[in-house]
Amino acid sequence: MTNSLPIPVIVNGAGGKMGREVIKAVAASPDMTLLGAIDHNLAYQEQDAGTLVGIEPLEVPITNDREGMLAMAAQEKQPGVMVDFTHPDSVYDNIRAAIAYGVRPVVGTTGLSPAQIQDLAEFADKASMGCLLIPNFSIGMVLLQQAAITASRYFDHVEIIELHHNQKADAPSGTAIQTAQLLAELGKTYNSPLVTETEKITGARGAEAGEGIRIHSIRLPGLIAHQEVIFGAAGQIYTLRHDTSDRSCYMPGVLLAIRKVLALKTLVYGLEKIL
Ligand SMILES: NC(=O)C1=CN([C@@H]2O[C@H](COP(=O)(O)OP(=O)(O)OC[C@H]3O[C@@H](n4cnc5c(N)ncnc54)[C@H](OP(=O)(O)O)[C@@H]3O)[C@@H](O)[C@H]2O)C=CC1
Ligand SMILES: O=C(O)C1=N[C@H](C(=O)O)C[C@H](O)C1
Repeated sequence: MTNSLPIPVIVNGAGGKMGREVIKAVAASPDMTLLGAIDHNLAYQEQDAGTLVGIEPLEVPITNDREGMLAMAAQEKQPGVMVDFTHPDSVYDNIRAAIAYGVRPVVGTTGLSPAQIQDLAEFADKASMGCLLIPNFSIGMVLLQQAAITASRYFDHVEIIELHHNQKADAPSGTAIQTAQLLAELGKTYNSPLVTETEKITGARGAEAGEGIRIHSIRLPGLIAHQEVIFGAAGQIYTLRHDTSDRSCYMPGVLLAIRKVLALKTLVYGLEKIL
């Protein structure tokens, strides 16, 4: 921090599974203050954000007035941050609106297309504004991805399985897409087939994510968020697996991103870039 004023934080998607965790984490951080809480769900309107998440009242009523919130943040002495955990359909507009008001987006919402990410990067560049897009805020996933990059030097065959709760809107997960991208960027093609494959049921071999890497998505109640990266070679299988047992695992990464985004002038994609 450059001065002692707390960072004003707006949480968008405040009533959701992740939004609630973020409210608790921000409220417990002395260098941050919860300025606003946005959610379009009518059930939460005007409820106090702290009361909703089971902590002390924070005197921050949940609202659906995104523009009003961003305008309020723009008046603050300290630059504001909007943390977004909403929905793939709304996140693009939310990010553009925040940047237009001079509020830095820290985005966990997945499902943005490559074209949307490119467009947002150009928009952030023109505004000289930091914007963080983080498909996965857990340190364990960064370590898994680094291990996968190392393994890919020695294995030519790999498939990704991602497993999530069945309220997830997008497939494959943003994390699986990023993991496949990290492996595809290494300049090799994986999984050259030994036979001509025929899918008897469309989708049986998963989605092709580039350079031959396949992603398989599983959705079941009882799951939270899990990913396996499975490497195969003659006579051996090497499996990397990450399991989320509680969404609090994302909070150190979210708080770090809130602090780091203030010093950025451009869009940055991936937690590993700010560690
Ligand atoms: N990067 C990471 O580490 C993680 C990312 N995620 C991602 O975050 C996103 C949210 O996940 P999660 O919290 O589980 O989802 P939830 O559905 O539990 O929460 C989303 C909340 O946002 C509300 N909402 C949806 N659209 C809007 C909008 N346009 N304006 C305001 N509020 C809105 C929803 O209301 P309603 O239900 O009425 O639509 C809901 O209250 C997903 O894309 C998920 O993949 C999740 C976990 C970790
Ligand atoms: O929807 C979720 O829950 C999660 N979404 C993110 C993704 O799509 O990768 C991150 C994590 O997997 C949890």
